[in-house]
Amino acid sequence: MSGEFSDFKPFNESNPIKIAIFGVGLIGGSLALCFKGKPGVEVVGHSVNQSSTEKYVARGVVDWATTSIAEAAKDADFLFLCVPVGRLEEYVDELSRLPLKPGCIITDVGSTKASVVHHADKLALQGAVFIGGHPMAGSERSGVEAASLHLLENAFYVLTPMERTPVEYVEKLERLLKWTRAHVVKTDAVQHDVIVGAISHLPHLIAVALVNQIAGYNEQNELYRRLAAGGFRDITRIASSDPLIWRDILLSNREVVLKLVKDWQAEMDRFAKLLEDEDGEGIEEQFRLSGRFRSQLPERRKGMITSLYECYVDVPDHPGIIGKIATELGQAQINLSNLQIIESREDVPGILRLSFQQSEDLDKATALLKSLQYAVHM
Ligand SMILES: NC(=O)c1ccc[n+]([C@@H]2O[C@H](COP(=O)([O-])OP(=O)(O)OC[C@H]3O[C@@H](n4cnc5c(N)ncnc54)[C@H](O)[C@@H]3O)[C@@H](O)[C@H]2O)c1
Ligand SMILES: O=C(O)C(=O)C[C@]1(C(=O)O)C=C[C@@H](O)C=C1
Repeated sequence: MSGEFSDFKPFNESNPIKIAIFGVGLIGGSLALCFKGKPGVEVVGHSVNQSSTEKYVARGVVDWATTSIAEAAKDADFLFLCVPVGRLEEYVDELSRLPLKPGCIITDVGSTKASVVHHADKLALQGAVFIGGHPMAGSERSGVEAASLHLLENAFYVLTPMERTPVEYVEKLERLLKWTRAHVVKTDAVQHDVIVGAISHLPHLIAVALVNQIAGYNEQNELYRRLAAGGFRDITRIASSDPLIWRDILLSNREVVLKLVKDWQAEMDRFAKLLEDEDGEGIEEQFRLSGRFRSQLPERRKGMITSLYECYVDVPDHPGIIGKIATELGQAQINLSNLQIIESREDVPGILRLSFQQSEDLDKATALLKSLQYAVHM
């Protein structure tokens, strides 16, 4: 870590802390990587599967791991629940039956907040304080393999303390989260679900419905899939997200999402009417309005527009070219996080999509590849 964060010490090193992560997947693993190796910090992972615990340790994501909730929770100062939304309440229940370290903080990373915060509030957690959390960063990928030290960097991290949550506990959690380099935003759990329903849950649902609509047409004619280009890809990346994670999110925020779906249907009806009326001015106005709002979104903030920094490179169709590009990037110490060949028409060069976790890596890669005479597009 560079600059101010390399020196950042939220806790006294003479008083070591234990952080327990339940569910070391994309988000739990990314958090674990932010904390592991910091002075005086011990990170323990929990999974229900022995083979997963072995994987967490082998990948160096946690210091040690266990299949026992009690063992992971024992003497922990911070407990992060990073399992699917549908499992969160069971974990809170289980923890409420265990002797926890007095003054410890239990938090979660679930994409919905009202249900888990309400549930935790009903329980008498033994000397522990529950604070709902939700990092607004992620990806369509899942599992510890997709975890990254940089996933949460610059993203918003929502905390939903209750009015009666002691402020010093919220501050303590905020101090710990500085290691993620995310920006903490506090709001109420119900409001969180309404807003995140609109900017995250509804878009996922629309992306999935759109892909499935086109997949239906494609059954009659393969050209749909083959011609699908930038526009379709941009709006549908999140349609590849994990089905189980999203089943739980949508069911947990069901009422909010149902209302949003109705509003969406009204938006579609408005478009249908503009088309029926051949109202060109009305169509232009819709695009003008949306462009104006979209241009106000934070630039390249993770979790808002894209979780990755990407560019597209035209590649001539000859063997070894992809390996050559990957080697050039590696030799220049540019960290490539993903590389994908995108199908193209027969008469044009292939297109390679390169993804990076850091905007600096994207900038360096673009400059390097252009200097090597590759055509690079954003
Ligand atoms: N994916 C995202 O973009 C994103 C972003 C922010 C928050 N979240 C939230 O983070 C949480 C984890 O999501 P993720 O994307 O890291 O998923 P993931 O699949 O990468 O990780 C989930 C973890 O939970 C474990 N798990 C799965 N089912 C379990 C069960 N029945 N019992 C116990 N453990 C189980 C898995 O082994 C894995 O370690 C979810 O609550 C999700 O809503 C996800
Ligand atoms: O970038 C993505 O792939 C995401 O889906 C991230 C995203 C989002 O919708 O913005 C998804 C779920 C979360 O709970 C938070 C962030």
